[in-house]
Amino acid sequence: MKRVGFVGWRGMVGSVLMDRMRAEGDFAHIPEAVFFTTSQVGEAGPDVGQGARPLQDATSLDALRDMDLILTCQGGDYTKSVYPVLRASGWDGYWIDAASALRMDPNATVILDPVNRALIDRALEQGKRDFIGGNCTVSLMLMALGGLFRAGLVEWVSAMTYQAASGAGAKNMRELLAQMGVLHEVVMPLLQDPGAAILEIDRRVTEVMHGNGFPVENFGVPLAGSLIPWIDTQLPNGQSREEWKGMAETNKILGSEGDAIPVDGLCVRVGAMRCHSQALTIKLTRDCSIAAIEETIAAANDWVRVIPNDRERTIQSLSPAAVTGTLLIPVGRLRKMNLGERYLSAFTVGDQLLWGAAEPLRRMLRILSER
Ligand SMILES: NC(=O)C1=CN([C@@H]2O[C@H](COP(=O)(O)OP(=O)(O)OC[C@H]3O[C@@H](n4cnc5c(N)ncnc54)[C@H](OP(=O)(O)O)[C@@H]3O)[C@@H](O)[C@H]2O)C=CC1
Ligand SMILES: N[C@@H](CC(=O)OP(=O)(O)O)C(=O)O
Repeated sequence: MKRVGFVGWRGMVGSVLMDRMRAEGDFAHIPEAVFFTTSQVGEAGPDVGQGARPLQDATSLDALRDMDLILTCQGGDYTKSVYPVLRASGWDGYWIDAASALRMDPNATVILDPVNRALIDRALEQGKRDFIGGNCTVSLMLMALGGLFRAGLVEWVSAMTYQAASGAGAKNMRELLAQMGVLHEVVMPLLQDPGAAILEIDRRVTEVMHGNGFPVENFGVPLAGSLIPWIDTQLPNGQSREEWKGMAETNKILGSEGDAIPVDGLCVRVGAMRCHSQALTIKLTRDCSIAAIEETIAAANDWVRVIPNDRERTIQSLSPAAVTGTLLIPVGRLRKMNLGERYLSAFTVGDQLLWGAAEPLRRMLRILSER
């Protein structure tokens, strides 16, 4: 594998990927890294140790066809417009993609190697060429609970999510902060007066949140001081597409044979910046002690951390504020529920730009560059 083309490398997911690749010395394993753009053709590309060369046109089939591997974080519209034509032209390089567009294609492998390395290796042996990153919520859930799935302990899972603004994009992260700023500004004088009535503060906050000037261009409604119980598009069965991905992608990543493991829940956007959290109800296939469950979860990969079900440890370690910017996947609130001995509760948090987006792609590229 000589030439690797990067598309979408300067976006939010792409920038996280570039940072991680630099930190892990990945570019040393790539003989020639070529950077593409849809809007800055000819401008200087990044220097990753091979000199800064002009950016190539990401819509030029001739330029793309020169690549042995293309890694894209540009988004689904780009994938849909370029990938089919490129393949139809006979290009048979590797395609690694962050977007959801190709995930359910029978020829595509959804990549999360700490969980499904065997499936990835099998796909490579079969000559498969398309390796697609999973949905952030699904990947983070599987990084957390992979041990239980592998041990055959999961009969079904219900995931209630608390998803960060970053999942909706960079503009949405900015809008969340702008909303927070407006809310703070309107009550700042009252906050400085310890005697000010809290109900008056609340009244002003509510008034500005409902007012015409409140910045909601991207979310459509307030997120700061509120939440949005719908993520992605609406499906005819009443699920959101984000909720649909839970079962479809979990089973594809696990390579489930026979009956799929049911996964369902409600996906909710909250005012966190870049960490998704999930409250999980898991029906176990058999009764199992909490100690054995903790051991199984903790042994699954190098990044998962079991947080004891203790108040102080939980609030210190099991939150977006504690996890942001790290690869750690804490799992806590592990206990048997009143529902019965086979019903387990769990709570997990993960950085959706790292394990939820960039890291599985980076690791797939490394797997391929070391072959
Ligand atoms: N956000 C997320 O959490 C996740 C996203 N994904 C996938 O990744 C795709 C890309 O997401 P994301 O990284 O959030 O998208 P961004 O909007 O941050 O970046 C996408 C592209 O926008 C162009 N762009 C235009 N203006 C700017 C600017 N000022 N700064 C940086 N880039 C700019 C760049 O392309 P160019 O250089 O060609 O102009 C860039 O590659 C998504 O569509 C989705 O398919 C997957 C998992 C999670
Ligand atoms: N839908 C996710 C982010 C995302 O990009 O998901 P996907 O890769 O499945 O389109 C969220 O909003 O939090």
